[in-house]
Amino acid sequence: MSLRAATRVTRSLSGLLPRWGHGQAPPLLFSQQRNNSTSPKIRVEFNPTSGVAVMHMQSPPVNSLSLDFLTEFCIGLEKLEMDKGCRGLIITSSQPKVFSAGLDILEMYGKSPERCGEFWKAVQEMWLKLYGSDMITIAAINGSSPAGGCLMALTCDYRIMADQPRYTIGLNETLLGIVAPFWFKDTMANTVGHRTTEMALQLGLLYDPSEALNVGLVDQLVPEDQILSAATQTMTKWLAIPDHARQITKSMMRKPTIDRLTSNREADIQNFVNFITKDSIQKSLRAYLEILKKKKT
Ligand SMILES: CCCCCCCCCCCCC/C=C/C(=O)SCCNC(=O)CCNC(=O)[C@H](O)C(C)(C)COP(=O)(O)OP(=O)(O)OC[C@H]1O[C@@H](n2cnc3c(N)ncnc32)[C@H](O)[C@@H]1OP(=O)(O)O
Repeated sequence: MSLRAATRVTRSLSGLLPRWGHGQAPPLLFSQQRNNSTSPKIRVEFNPTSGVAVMHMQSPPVNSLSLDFLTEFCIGLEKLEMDKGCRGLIITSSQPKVFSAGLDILEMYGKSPERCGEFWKAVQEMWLKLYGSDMITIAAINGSSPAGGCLMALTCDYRIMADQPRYTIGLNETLLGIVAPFWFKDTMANTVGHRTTEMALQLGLLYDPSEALNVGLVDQLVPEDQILSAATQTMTKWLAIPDHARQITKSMMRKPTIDRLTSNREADIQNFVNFITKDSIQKSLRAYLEILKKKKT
C-alpha cells in the first residue's frame, strides 16, 4: 500500500463510526425518497455499424445503485445481450466527477427485510449479467467509483480510468462498517490477486488512478476528455478477435466464480438481509450517511 493510500484510509477512518448507547434514538432523519423520478437512469446509444453500444449512467447526483437503477440497468443489458448485432458495450457516466457511488445506501438503511432481499437480488442480477456477458465490456471510469461502483467496473473485461488524482476507486465497504460479500471479493481477487485484495478489502482502500493502475485494478489511464475515444480504440482491438473463441475463453475464466454465486444465491440473500438489518449495522450506515451530509456544511 502506498503512503498516500494509507494516509487516506487513516483520515477516512478517524471518528467515522460513533457509538450509540443501547436504545438511543438516532438524531437525524434521512430522506428515503431520492432518485424516484421517472426519467431514465440509463441512456443507451447503439451503433449498428460498429456493433458497439455505449451505456451512459445518468442518475443524479452520483449514479448510486438503487433498486430502480439496477432494474433499468439489467433490462438495458438484457436487450443488448439479446441483440446479435451488439458485440461490445462501453459503460460510462454522464454525472460529473462520479462513475458510480456504489450501492444506494438509502436502499440498505431503514428498509424492511423483504425490501432488502429484493434489493440484494437485483445487485446479484446486475453482477451475474455483467460478469457473464458475452459482449466485450469496457468500463470508461470518468469519476470516482467506490464499492459497488468499483464492482461494476471490475465485472468488465477492460477498465480505462480518467487520470484525475481526485478520483478514487476501490472496495471500501469496511469503512462503512460493512463487509464486501464473497463474490465482490472473488471478482477483485480475479483481477488483482489474493494479497492485494486481502489488504485492500480489510483496509477499505480507495486508490487514486495511478495507484489503481499500479495494482492492476484498472488497465489504462487517459486524460478525462479522451476516455470515450480511448475506450472505442480498445474496443476495436477486442472486436478483431473472433467472438466464439473469445466468449468461450471468457466463460472458462469466469464460470467457477459465477457458479459459486449461482449455487448459493438464496443463502447469499439471506446473509445480506440478516447482516444489513442488524441494529449495529444500521447504526454504522446512519453514521456514514451523516458524514456524507456533513461534507456539505
Ligand atoms: C458471516 C459472513 C457475513 C458477511 C455477510 C455479508 C453480507 C453483505 C453485507 C453488505 C454488503 C454491502 C456491500 C456494499 C456496497 C456498496 O456499494 S455501499 C456504498 C458505498 N459507497 C460509498 O461509500 C460512496 C459514498 N459517497 C462518496 O464517497 C461521495 O458521495 C462520492 C461518490 C465520492 C461523490 O462525492 P461528491 O461529488 O462530493 O458528492 P457528495 O456531496 O458526497 O454526494 C452527493 C449526494 O449523494 C449522496 N450519496 C453519495 N453516495 C451515496 C450512496 N452510495 N448512496 C446514497 N446516497 C449517496 C450524498 O449523501 C449526497 O446527498 P445530498 O446531501 O442529499 O445531496
